[in-house]
Amino acid sequence: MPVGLLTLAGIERAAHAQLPPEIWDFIEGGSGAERTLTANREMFGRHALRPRTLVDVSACDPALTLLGAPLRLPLGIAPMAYHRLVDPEGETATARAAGRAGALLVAGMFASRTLEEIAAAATGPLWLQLYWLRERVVLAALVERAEAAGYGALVLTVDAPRIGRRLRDLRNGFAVPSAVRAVNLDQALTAASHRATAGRSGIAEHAREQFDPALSWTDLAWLRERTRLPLVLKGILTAEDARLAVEHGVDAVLVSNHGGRQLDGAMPALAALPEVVDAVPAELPVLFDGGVRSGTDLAIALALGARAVLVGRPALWGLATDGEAGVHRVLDLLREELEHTMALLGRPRLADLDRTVLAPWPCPAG
Ligand SMILES: Cc1cc2nc3c(=O)[nH]c(=O)nc-3n(C[C@H](O)[C@H](O)[C@H](O)COP(=O)(O)O)c2cc1C
Ligand SMILES: CC(C)CC(=O)C(=O)O
Repeated sequence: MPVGLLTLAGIERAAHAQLPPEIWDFIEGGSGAERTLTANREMFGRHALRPRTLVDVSACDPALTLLGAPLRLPLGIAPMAYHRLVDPEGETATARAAGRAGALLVAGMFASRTLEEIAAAATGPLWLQLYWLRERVVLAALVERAEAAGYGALVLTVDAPRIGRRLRDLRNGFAVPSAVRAVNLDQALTAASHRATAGRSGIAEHAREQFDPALSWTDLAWLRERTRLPLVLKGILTAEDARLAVEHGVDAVLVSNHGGRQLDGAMPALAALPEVVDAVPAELPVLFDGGVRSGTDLAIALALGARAVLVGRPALWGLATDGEAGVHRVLDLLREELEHTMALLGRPRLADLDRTVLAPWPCPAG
């Protein structure tokens, strides 16, 4: 293994070196001035760890069950559109890697392989992410297919009534290359994503046409009636919305600001995590994504109350550099680093990772 690939940052550099600039910008970019994107990372640096000593750490066990799914560690891959932008195989390679690592895969509604192909490749827990389309029949059909194919939960993304102003995509006039398609949707529905126009983003245009910006809390009942699958809301950042999510009967919430790609200036995801955790009953799983790049980051999010943590961009870096093996390398590095962190922290069980693990950084004087 090349020495640079000992960290996710090394894999990121390798992916950057080989991807076309407009694809890199689409993946890496955030919205607006990218304040939230930057802050997602910076927040992890505000926490120091408080290691305990003389604890038997000969067996560190990060395994858990999440909404009925057995995971070897509290880690998953966040839903991301179009994995074939970076690898000819796309989501099926990602699914095999996740299964081998014992991690969760959340496939995206805009996957570039069919839901059935992804399910056939998956050997571990698999969930499906949805955006709420104006055409509810399309949504209903996808839900039916997901159930038939064995998906274990639905993740409804609620932070995107429209697409954030992603300046890199606007400057690049970004359009999804015609060879890469959201194959689970009718081609007519996604045509705008493939239309390159100077100063515009094909993805934003497409979302403007298709996403339903009128969606509100009362609509969730429509989705609930159509499925027996657990429902997760993705994009919750406040205690108010966390409480509403509980009132509306969701099975889990995912604290996320969409990797800094939606509302620029939104709270860094890690800063939002404690208020959401404190607002929901202890048994309701709170998941987290945004800026996780190491096992230390994972441990910090778990200590703040996340039941499991998802990574977005790092999975695509792995996929771009070495297909299935690359994604597996990313997940395996995170597992290795998490177990290492748990051992040196003197917290061999996930239940030991609570807020007593954390202190502010820099440590207060005196
Ligand atoms: C290229 C890319 C595509 C994404 N596509 C989706 C999507 O289709 N649906 C969704 O809910 N979130 C999407 N996201 C957001 C991720 O699910 C996740 O919230 C975010 O990437 C987490 O932050 P991280 O990349 O810093 O780990 C996407 C993110 C990226 C980078
Ligand atoms: C197709 C897009 C709507 C995918 C997305 O959510 C994103 O790029 O962040």
